[in-house]
Amino acid sequence: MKTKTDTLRAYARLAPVIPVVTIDDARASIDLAHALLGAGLSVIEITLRTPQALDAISAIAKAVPDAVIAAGTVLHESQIREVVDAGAKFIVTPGTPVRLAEHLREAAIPVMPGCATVSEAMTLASLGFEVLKFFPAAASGGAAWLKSVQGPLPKLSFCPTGGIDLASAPSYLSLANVPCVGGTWIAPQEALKNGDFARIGRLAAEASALRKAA
Ligand SMILES: O=C[C@H](O)COP(=O)(O)O
Ligand SMILES: CC(=O)C(=O)O
Repeated sequence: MKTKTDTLRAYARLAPVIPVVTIDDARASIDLAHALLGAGLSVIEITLRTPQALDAISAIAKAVPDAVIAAGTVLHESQIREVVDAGAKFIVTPGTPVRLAEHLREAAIPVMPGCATVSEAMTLASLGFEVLKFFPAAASGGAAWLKSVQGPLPKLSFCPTGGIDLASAPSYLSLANVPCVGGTWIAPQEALKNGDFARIGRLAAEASALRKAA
């Protein structure tokens, strides 16, 4: 039987980059999803940092069913039910206190919990999580950290996010324990505000052209 971890591993391999987006106007979300998917980025993380985030998740889930929407910045157990009801396909956290992790373990959808240290990664592994967010990646050791943990933590894979851009993404994607990276550079707030989806499409196409090393 396919587990939530299997499903999450498959999502993490769909595209080399997961755009991390904070939405101020849910009406823009469908154009945004079309721009990203049109360029080949089918996984989109919408952060729960604005009141419009749940509406944006729900709008994309209904109008663009091929998009794999992650709900990011899930900080409280009460948000788990909300994002599942909105149609999110998986959950992302920036960091993961054990109490939250215990609730996330029971979620109806897969979870990519955030960690920034080896001990946090080990705690999450002991709770059954194998695909983790490494956040904030650049500030916490970057690609060198991920390379160092391959030996001691061979079962774990990571989606590094935080301080990554088009230029630095290849150094992460070249690692065997990194199926994808996350970042905000693909959908800048200014482009979203101005409805400049052509620019977002171009940035997404560049990101999509990045390749995982075989
Ligand atoms: O909000 C932070 C995101 O998770 C990563 O942001 P960034 O790609 O701009 O560093
Ligand atoms: C950092 C991130 O991806 C989050 O806020 O969930």
